[in-house]
Order: sequence, then C-alpha cells, then structure tokens
Amino acid sequence: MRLSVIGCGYLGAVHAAAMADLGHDVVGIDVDEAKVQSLSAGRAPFHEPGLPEVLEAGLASGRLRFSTDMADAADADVHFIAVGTPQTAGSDAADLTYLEAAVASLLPHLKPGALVAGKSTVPVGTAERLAERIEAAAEGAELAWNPEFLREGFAVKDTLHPDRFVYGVRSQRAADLLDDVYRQAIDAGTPRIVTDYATAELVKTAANAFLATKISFINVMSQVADATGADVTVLADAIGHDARIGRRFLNAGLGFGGGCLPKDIRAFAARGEQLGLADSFAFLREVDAVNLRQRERLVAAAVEALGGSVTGARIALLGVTFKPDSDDVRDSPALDVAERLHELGAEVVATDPYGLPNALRRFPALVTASSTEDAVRGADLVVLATEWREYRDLDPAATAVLARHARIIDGRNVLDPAAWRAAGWEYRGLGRR
Ligand SMILES: NC(=O)C1=CN([C@@H]2O[C@H](COP(=O)(O)OP(=O)(O)OC[C@H]3O[C@@H](n4cnc5c(N)ncnc54)[C@H](O)[C@@H]3O)[C@@H](O)[C@H]2O)C=CC1
Ligand SMILES: O=C(O)[C@H]1O[C@H](OP(=O)(O)OP(=O)(O)OC[C@H]2O[C@@H](n3ccc(=O)[nH]c3=O)[C@H](O)[C@@H]2O)[C@H](O)[C@@H](O)[C@@H]1O
Repeated sequence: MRLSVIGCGYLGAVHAAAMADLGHDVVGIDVDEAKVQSLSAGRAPFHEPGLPEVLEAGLASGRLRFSTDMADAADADVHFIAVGTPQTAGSDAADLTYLEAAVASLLPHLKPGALVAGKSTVPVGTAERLAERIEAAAEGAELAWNPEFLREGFAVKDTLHPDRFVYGVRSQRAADLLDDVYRQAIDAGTPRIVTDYATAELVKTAANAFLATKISFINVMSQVADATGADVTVLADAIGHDARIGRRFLNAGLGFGGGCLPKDIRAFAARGEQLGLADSFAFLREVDAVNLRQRERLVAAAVEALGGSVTGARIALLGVTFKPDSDDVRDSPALDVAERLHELGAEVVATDPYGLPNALRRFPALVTASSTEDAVRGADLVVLATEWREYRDLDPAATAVLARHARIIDGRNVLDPAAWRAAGWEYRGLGRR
C-alpha cells in the first residue's frame, strides 16, 4: 500500500521505517528540514535501538523516502498523523496547533477514498471535530483514530509486534484498510479492538493514566517504606505475584518523565475537568504531584547524605535521560534533579551514554563527563538517576576507588545494596532499607 506518515519525530520516524519494513511504499513528511535531511541520508535523528537498521533497509529498498513537501503525500491510500501534541505553555491542556496545521496542509492533497489515521495522542473529542473536514476534502475520504502504544527504547519492536491495535472508525472500510496496513501482525493473531472515535482516543489516555498511577502508587509505598524501615522492592515483588496486580511498572524511584506520561495525564485531567469531572480527576492530579515529589525526595536525600548541605560538593549524576535506551530528556526527572542540585550550589557532573547533547540544549550550564569513571572521579556523592545497563552493572569495588567519598543514592533502586555496602559504600535507595 502507499502510505504517508506526517510528523517524523520519535513516533513518526519509527512508524514510517517500520511500515516500509512491512513492504509498504512510505513517504515521511515533516516540517523540520534538518530532520528530513537526516532521515533521507539514513541517519536516525535520535537514539532508538533498531531504528538505524530499518531506516537504512527502507531507504535501500526504495520503499521509504522523506520530504518537507506535503504534495509528496498526495498518492497515499492511508495518511498517518504523528505530529506532536505537547502540553500548552501556561496550561495543562494538549496543544493541538501542530495537529491542526498538519491536517490543514494535508486536506488539499487528499485523493478520493483516502484514509487519514490519527496516531498522535489527543483529548477525547478531537477526532469527531476533525472528521467532517476530512470527509468534505475528497470523495470517500475518511478519518480513523489509531492510537499508538509504543515505548521509547523498544519502539521498532513495539510497532512491528504491538500488544493490540485500536481502531476508532466510522466504517468497516476504514477498519479493513487499517487491517491491510497491519496485515502481518493481524494474521499472526494480534488482538484488534474496533470501536468509535471517543473510545479509541480514551483507550490511549486511559492506558497512560493507568501506568502513571501504578508508578505513583508504588512511589507512595516507597515513602511508607522509608517511614517504617520496610523495603519497597520486596513489597513490589510480593504484590506483583498477584496476577491481578502484576509486577511491571511497580519500580519505585525517581518517577516517570518523558514526552508522554506527564503531559498526557495533565491533558487528561484538564479534559476531565472540562467535562465536569474535576472531583473524580483529582486523583490524577495527585498522581502527578506524587511523581514530582519524588524528585524533591531525591534532592532531600542528597542534602541529608552530605550532612545538611550540597553547596560545594561534587555530585556525579549517572544518567540524564528520562529512561534508559533513549536520548530523550523531555521532562526528565534526572535532569530536573541535576538542575535543582546545581541551584543549591553543588558541582554536578553528569554522564549518559546518549543523552548529553539533548541535556546540554536544555541545561547549558550542566558540566558533563564522557565516561562514568570521569564523572565519579573525586565525587562526594554519586546519584544513579537513569538505570542504563552500564550503571546497573557497575563494579562497586572498582567504583569506590574513584570517588572521594563512597556514597551513593540509587534513584532507581536497581543496585544490590548488600554488594555496594560490602564494598564500603554508604548506600541509599528510595524506600529501601
Ligand atoms: N514518543 C513516543 O514514544 C510516543 C508518542 N506518542 C504521541 O505521538 C505524538 C508525537 O510524539 P513524538 O513523536 O514523541 O513527538 P516529536 O516532537 O518527537 O515529533 C513530532 C514531529 O512532528 C513534526 N511536525 C510538527 N508540525 C508538523 C506539521 N504541520 N507537518 C508535519 N510535521 C510536523 C515535528 O517537526 C516533529 O518532528 C504525540 O501526540 C505523542 O503523545 C504516542 C505514543 C508513543
Ligand atoms: O504515550 C507514549 O508516548 C508512551 O508512553 C509510555 O512509554 P515511554 O514514555 O516511552 O516510557 P515508559 O517505559 O512508559 O516509562 C515512562 C517513565 O516511567 C518511569 N517508570 C517506568 C516504570 C516503572 O516501574 N517505574 C518508573 O518510574 C520510567 O523511568 C520513565 O521515566 C508508555 O509506556 C507507552 O505505552 C506509550 O505509548
């Protein structure tokens, strides 16, 4: 099939390359010329495992190209919309200006019967509002909402082998077209839920709200653990054995960040309040507040570990991205902690396998080190803020030799406290004895 993907960021670039990998003829459209040039040259504009390979294969096959010119999408049978829907400046609502602009520039190029499939995360009611304009733009043209559930770091795998597909559609034909796009996964038995626009939009925001709630729940448990001498990791393992609860997304620590969970729960709460459900959505506001407090808790733990003040102390920060296997620093808890410790007078030296260029764009005063050894050398305190594999695998004895004072705060609760203490470290986790 001929497909276009409009918006080639973390979601769209992967979607375009993965669709070409499935054998479709794909054009990726983006307004960012540098991004289009980079993608056209086979260079992934961000770190995502597996993307360089599918990108290169797609370009080499001739089935994948990128352009800034919407006219190049005119041939497509299905247009995926993957532009950003960030938090609006000064409010919690989703900013839909990129979506509006993308749809407006696509309309004149729609061919009869074309399907526009929204993948961006939007407030419930958005598709209903756009549908009429799309239907009026070309004979038989229609809109589907087909939200995306991929995780950064696993984006290619999640796109090719998702847990489920969700189609918000108004016709069987739209569902059939999406089935044709995803034929291989559908034939392999991937569940698909065919529903209306509102439900499809809500499935996406509800899923992210649930995941965020799970994380904030366990982070509250980590506070109780700190107050009582219990261990939140053991608690999570134990409750996680109950299949109704499940162990995943019960890792207490610095909490969630990134370009999605934080802004999506805020937009969902704002939409809920608009719908007259402010009382009920108070819980989601609290999920957000608990999450942000975890960053303060870590800063407070650093102050305490350093005897009441971080001023003048050298603090090695391991990890700046919002999660491992991504270079994304949007709403990164690690970077927030770095900024706060810096404000308090600490000399923060940060390291990260892929995130430093983005971190420096957001926080130019950040002092960076290109290796873990250089970051830790001479440190009064080490803070593990993002659980990259290489930090999880650090040898406590070899690392102790580098630090001035062998003190560590494990902001992701991923190290073995006994092993680190045995190597002479003063170890603290969040909610861990
Ligand atoms: N990043 C992720 O893991 C996931 C993101 N999403 C959702 O997907 C959407 C996109 O997110 P990201 O890819 O992370 O954002 P992003 O900011 O990385 O990418 C958005 C892209 O859209 C482009 N763009 C903006 N206006 C445009 C226009 N008028 N025409 C063409 N291109 C335009 C931008 O230049 C940018 O490259 C958001 O709604 C997000 O919530 C959903 C699931 C996963
Ligand atoms: O809508 C989106 O964009 C995506 O948002 C999340 O994906 P992502 O942001 O890539 O990353 P996650 O793996 O969900 O992690 C989010 C944050 O939660 C934190 N987290 C995760 C799990 C956990 O147990 N504890 C915890 O603090 C991570 O460190 C990270 O900062 C969802 O998992 C995806 O399904 C969704 O498609």
